[in-house]
Amino acid sequence: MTKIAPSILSADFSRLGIEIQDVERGGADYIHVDVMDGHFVPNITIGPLIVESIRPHTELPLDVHLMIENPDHYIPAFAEAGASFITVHQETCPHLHRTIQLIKDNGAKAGVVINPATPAEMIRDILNEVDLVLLMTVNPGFGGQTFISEVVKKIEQVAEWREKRQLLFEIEVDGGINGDTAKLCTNAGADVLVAGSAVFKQADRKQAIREIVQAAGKAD
Ligand SMILES: O=C(CO)[C@H](O)[C@H](O)COP(=O)(O)O
Repeated sequence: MTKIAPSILSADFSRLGIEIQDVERGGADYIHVDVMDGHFVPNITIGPLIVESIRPHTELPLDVHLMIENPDHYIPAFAEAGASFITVHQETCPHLHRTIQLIKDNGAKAGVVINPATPAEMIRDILNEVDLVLLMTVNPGFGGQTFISEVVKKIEQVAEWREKRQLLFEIEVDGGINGDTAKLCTNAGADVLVAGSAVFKQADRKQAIREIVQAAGKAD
């Protein structure tokens, strides 16, 4: 079954708790939290304090995507704040196995993510260790960008490795996901769709989530 992870980057930050409860009622599976540092990506967003303050407002897993340099410095604080998944960029981790182990040691599920231009081979040797693989379908930093369709081949490649090696990690995609692009991703093997504008910029979030799941074609 396809999962939906609305990205709060496109929510109204003045009422985050209410926004999160709205998408939880609307059928969201995870709450996706975009952490940006103004160095790895050209935008600054959320720190552990915000994660801690939204944690009591939902039962859903908090799926925390670290778009930051030196993620090892901040992993304990995000785990302590209540992150369920912590996902780090291969591009920011020279000692990736150590960073993935640090996430697990802090009690969170571990994810790895690559940018659209990074080849899937860069994460092939870490796949045994992770709970989640996030394939960016835009260059990270902002909501509302256009889906980069070349990434679909990469979803297929990672899904093929997962099947051959009988691994259990989820494949998540993020960026430009809507009714048109969702099916391309799920057909290629994606399980979790991150959607920011396509959910939070719509008046009826429940309807928006339903439309994406139906378009993805794997409602059950
Ligand atoms: O990681 C992100 C940006 O770096 C966001 O999660 C992503 O862009 C979601 O926004 P949209 O669905 O509007 O493209």
